[in-house]
Amino acid sequence: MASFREFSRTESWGSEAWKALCKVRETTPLVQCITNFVSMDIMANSLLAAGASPAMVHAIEEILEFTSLSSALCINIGTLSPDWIFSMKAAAIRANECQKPWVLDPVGVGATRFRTEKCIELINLKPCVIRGNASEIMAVVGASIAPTKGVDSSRSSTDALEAAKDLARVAQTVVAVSGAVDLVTDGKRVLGVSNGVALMQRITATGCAVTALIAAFVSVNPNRVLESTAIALALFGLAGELGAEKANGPASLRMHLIDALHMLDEQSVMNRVRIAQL
Ligand SMILES: Nc1ncnc2c1ncn2[C@@H]1O[C@H](COP(=O)(O)OP(=O)(O)OP(=O)(O)O)[C@@H](O)[C@H]1O
Ligand SMILES: Cc1ncsc1CCO
Ligand SMILES: [Mg+2]
Repeated sequence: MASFREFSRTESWGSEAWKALCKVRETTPLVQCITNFVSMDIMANSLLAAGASPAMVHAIEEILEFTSLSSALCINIGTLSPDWIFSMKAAAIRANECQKPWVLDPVGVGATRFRTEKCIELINLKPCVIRGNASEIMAVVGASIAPTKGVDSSRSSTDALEAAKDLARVAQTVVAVSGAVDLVTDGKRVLGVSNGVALMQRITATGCAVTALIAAFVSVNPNRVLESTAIALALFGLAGELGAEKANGPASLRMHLIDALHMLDEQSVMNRVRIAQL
């Protein structure tokens, strides 16, 4: 793995990230989210703060029409139930038919047989990005010797790098593993993102929220899936860093992170986005 010193060479990543953020703000992509109950609020607010337009739409009766008019789709299995599976699959299939990007957040995969089985069925429907924490990505590929206990990670993102590459190759997708350093791979290239603060892990559903941001950023640059994924993670992490300067704990960080995402300016993005090819 390349030295993390390379993270200091941010110039071109900073400018690509700023352009991508401007594009999201200008075009307000509509992101359909079929997501868990815990994450709905922070996900919708994070999308809005970044300049996108969220819609939590999961009734099977609405999928055909709604997915067709969305710019991107985010599917999250956090509070899975059998009736939602139908909607998730129908939306994924519709998104593919309409050539709209869809991303998968495999929350808690590995914790139960039902969740793992349904998650694999969704992966077979070809998401363009899968974003999970290290335990989840390792569980997806069956590489984990420490089974997932719940929705939080017990592994570091670097533990999951080989699993992520395997998954990316087999599923022909981009895989992102969040953590102290977020890793993003298409099975060949690996990007590392070192923005963010550890306290973000103490706010529920920050991972879910960043997965929805990935959907928004991929939708405005569909030919740069790997890069857009890293940029969404970097900007969310940067908002966390800026928010942490004012926060006293997780609850105030949640508020200041959303404010910081809304207020991101060219100077901070250019100077503080930390992405490197590893
Ligand atoms: N140790 C850390 N240092 C800096 N940033 C971190 C750290 N751990 C996680 N993050 C950031 O926090 C966000 C959420 O990542 P995390 O790995 O906690 O997701 P998750 O476990 O899927 O969360 P959830 O399921 O609650 O949505 C990401 O933007 C990630 O970059
Ligand atoms: C806490 C929790 N339980 C199911 S989904 C979720 C949100 C974080 O993934
Ligand atoms: Mg998660």
